[in-house]
Amino acid sequence: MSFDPEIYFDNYYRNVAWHNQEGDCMKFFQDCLHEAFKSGGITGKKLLDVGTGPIPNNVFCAAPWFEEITLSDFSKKNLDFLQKWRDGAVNHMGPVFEYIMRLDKSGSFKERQDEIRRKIKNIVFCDVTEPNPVASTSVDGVIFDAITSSNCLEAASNTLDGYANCVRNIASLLKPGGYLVLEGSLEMTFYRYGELKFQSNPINKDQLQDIIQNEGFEILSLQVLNYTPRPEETYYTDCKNEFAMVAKKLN
Ligand SMILES: C[S@@+](CC[C@H](N)C(=O)[O-])C[C@H]1O[C@@H](n2cnc3c(N)ncnc32)[C@H](O)[C@@H]1O
Repeated sequence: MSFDPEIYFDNYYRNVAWHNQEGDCMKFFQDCLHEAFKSGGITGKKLLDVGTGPIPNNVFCAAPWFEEITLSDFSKKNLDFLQKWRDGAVNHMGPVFEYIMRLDKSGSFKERQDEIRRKIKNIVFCDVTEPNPVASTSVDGVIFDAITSSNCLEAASNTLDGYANCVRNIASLLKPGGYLVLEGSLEMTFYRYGELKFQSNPINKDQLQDIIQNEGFEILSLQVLNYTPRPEETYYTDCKNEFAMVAKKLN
């Protein structure tokens, strides 16, 4: 089913008043990203975000620590939307980004947005189900110092083997000793935005840990938010828990 960047952006990022509130999944994701990157321990030259969607939210906290950023997605519409954002034709002001900047306490939203636009060197097609997810793009053969990804692998796979396959595929783009900062939903079978409904792989915490370790990572931190969707959200998701993980590729 085709992804609609504008509706996704509105539903999850632009017009959602509760996203900064205690217990909300978006606040949890941003708090964990801030925590992961604030010390500068996760740093390097090249950063890849996998399954970016229409929003480069994952790289807001990471950007100061990397020289070059690559965004990637399966959907051409999302890639086009990201390109428009990089070119300044779309602006991502909204409660989520105001919140991130309040957490970071360094510089203004505009300065950070300009920094990210400057550092983005590539916006490329990516298919995490394939052994080389970025084959035939400008970053084919590039090995990254760190990879971020949120809410993508459970959207891209149906089974545990499928999820493991996705982890293996993106791990092949990461240098030994490099960091994977992975966020997503647990035990969720679907999510919706607008009228569009998408399947989701209902992986649980233990299964996730097993897969990440079996695929050659050491898990440095794994935080889980027990999440009960608000009554007005149950149409949109049956998610039970959200997770945020930092893992290090062993070799
Ligand atoms: C729920 S959205 C998440 C977007 C964004 N990362 C976020 O957290 O808001 C899932 C994203 O995964 C992308 N996706 C789905 N299947 C994929 C695949 N096989 N390879 C790469 N990206 C994929 C979709 O196009 C979509 O942008």
